[in-house]
Amino acid sequence: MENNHPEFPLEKQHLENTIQEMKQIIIDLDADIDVRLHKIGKARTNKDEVSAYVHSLMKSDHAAKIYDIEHALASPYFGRVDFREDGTEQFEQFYIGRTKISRLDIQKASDILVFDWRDPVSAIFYECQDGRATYEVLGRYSYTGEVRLKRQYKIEDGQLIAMSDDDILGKLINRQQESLIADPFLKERLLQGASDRLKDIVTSIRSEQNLIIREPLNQVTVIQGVAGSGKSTIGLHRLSYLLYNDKLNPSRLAVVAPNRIFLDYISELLPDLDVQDAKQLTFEDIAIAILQMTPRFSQQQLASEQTAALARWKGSPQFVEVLQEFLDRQIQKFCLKLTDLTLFDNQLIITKEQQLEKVVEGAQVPYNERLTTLEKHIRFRIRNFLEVLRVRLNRGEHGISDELLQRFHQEAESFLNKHFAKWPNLKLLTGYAAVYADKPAWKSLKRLGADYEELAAHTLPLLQQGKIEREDLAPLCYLKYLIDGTDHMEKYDHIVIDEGQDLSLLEYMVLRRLSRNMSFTIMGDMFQGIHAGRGLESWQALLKEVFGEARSHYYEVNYSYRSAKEIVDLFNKVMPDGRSKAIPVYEIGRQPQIVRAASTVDGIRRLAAAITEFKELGCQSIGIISRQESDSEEIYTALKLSNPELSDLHLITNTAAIYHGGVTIAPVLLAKGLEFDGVLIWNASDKEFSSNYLDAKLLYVALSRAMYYLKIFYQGRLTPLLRGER
Ligand SMILES: Nc1ncnc2c1ncn2[C@@H]1O[C@H](COP(=O)(O)OP(=O)(O)OP(=O)(O)O)[C@@H](O)[C@H]1O
Repeated sequence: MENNHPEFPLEKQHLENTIQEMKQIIIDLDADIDVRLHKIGKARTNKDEVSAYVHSLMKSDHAAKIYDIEHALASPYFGRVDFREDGTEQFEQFYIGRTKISRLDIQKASDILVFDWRDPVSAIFYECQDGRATYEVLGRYSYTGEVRLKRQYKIEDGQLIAMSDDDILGKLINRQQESLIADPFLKERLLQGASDRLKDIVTSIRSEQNLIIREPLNQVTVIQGVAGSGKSTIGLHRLSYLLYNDKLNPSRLAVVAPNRIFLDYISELLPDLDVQDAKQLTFEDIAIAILQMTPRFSQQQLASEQTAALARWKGSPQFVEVLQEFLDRQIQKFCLKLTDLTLFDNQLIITKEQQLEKVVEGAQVPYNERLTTLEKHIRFRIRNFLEVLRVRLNRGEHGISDELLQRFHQEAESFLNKHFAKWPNLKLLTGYAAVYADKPAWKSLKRLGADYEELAAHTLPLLQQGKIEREDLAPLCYLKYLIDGTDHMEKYDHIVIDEGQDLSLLEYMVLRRLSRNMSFTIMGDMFQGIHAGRGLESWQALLKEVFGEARSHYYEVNYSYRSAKEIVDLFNKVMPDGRSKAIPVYEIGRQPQIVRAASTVDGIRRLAAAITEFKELGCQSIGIISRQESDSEEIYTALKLSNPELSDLHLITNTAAIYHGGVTIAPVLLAKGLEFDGVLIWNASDKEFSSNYLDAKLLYVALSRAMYYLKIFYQGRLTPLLRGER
């Protein structure tokens, strides 16, 4: 970055002019608000509500603009591109900032002083690589041309601090170096360190990220990205982009993330991107809303192979066939019991066939609705019969008396009271238990190898105690759809799913029903799938089995912006067969260290010393990551006892909802998605991390939380995944 650039004085002047104009625009807007207020009063006096409404809309719009411009005064823009559309003579300058700033009356492009980073034209800034660029407006009009200049600015408190030009005509440097060296602003950003929360990257979005952010609405966009490639960040920027360009209602947007800590971690970024009103949900939150109840969860601990087997079947798409088969069989049983209904001295007969017709009508009708339809039909026929009888009585028809009508009314009442009471209307949990008791319904899953007996033997006793497990949520939600339909559920215009590899296909089938238009952004990393049995096997399977008929776009992102090269190189090696393709973009000049602890007491002493060391190196945030939750608790207690001066020590547990920063102790499952300046791993022994694939993925997640510094402790023997790295 430089401030001895030959055009620095010119740009300084431009900034001063822009700020001056912004202040004038605020004055003009303020003045116009006064005019509008006057007009609103006048319109109200004249009872012209339409004009009053229009003026008050304009007034609020102006007030919002004033707020935005005032906030932008300190740093109105961060970039500029000079672009000439093919076939035209003139280069135009576009300044890019966080907020659009325009004069009140827009006649020509130059009346827009600064373009919002989400405006179509801003794509040039993020994407131009080789002097050419294209941007699209409304997905229909495309403008291609030449880019002469791409400039970045550092502006603070209204002062130009530094600026730098991209060498856009491009030296022939390879892609890896290009990310590393060519962009001093990015490098400075990446070395800033982890703050308490996820940050926005509007000033440094990379071209491959920009393409994803600007994908259209109403499609399934899947992003497979290595650890630290900016998936969470991109997903939220995309939400902001869609909100701005497609004028969506923010309350109809949802972000689905694995836990509360993660949602808290991303929460500060949402207002910066104007998407604070989007719903932030875990799958559990969604399930509770669908089920219209809060289930009681079993605390039973299972062996991991058993959890994996149960999770695998309860998350499989074929579970839907089991539920469907069960309900079909319920309907059949119900229909078999139907008989002709004969009432009122044989004067009203509702035949079995007429009833059957009502039950089987329509293909997608929920189970309980079928029964309700029939009930309504029977009630209607009875009411209708009695009404007709009353008309006939009033007309004085022979043979019809008040007494007869009264007798028939009594007959109707006692029939209606009794008849429906024994109908098998399904309640959700009893229905779900009945599924496990209905062995023949399981043929589709059994064919695939599921052990029905074990599933039933495990699940039924829990259900009898009124309890379920996390794995039961998706089948329960699906059963709820099949029993009661989806009318009670909130639907969304766009759903962003983070850590998408950890959801099962059945969970996706549940989520699909919440979307109005199959509009999803799904981010994840297959190498960070850390639940045995639960989760996806491949993105392709998801696109085929759940979103087969939807428009979709699949991306892979392999640059790792979080961790220094020394750390990326290490976590790449942990993955078997070189599967991880993470490409580092900067280096720090310090290798991760692997340290043996002679005992737990020795380990705690070393951990405390490492915390001090990392703090001295400038770490604001430090993560101590263990494989087991119990280890995290143990370390926390021991460190608190032995080092009472460590006031910024925080333990993340399953129920925690707030991320505090400072020194965080967390089991790897809960540290997922977070990042720290320095990471201490406890304990990378062969007992905690064997060489199997699941353990490799867990270690990969743990190591990749580190930005700059990494120290790995172990007791006994080091995990085979890291041997050879000492
Ligand atoms: N273009 C960029 N400019 C600056 N920083 C970036 C950029 N892209 C990503 N980053 C930074 O990289 C880090 C990792 O981003 P993020 O947490 O979104 O990645 P992720 O792919 O979701 O990671 P993981 O899957 O490992 O949890 C963050 O600090 C983010 O700010």
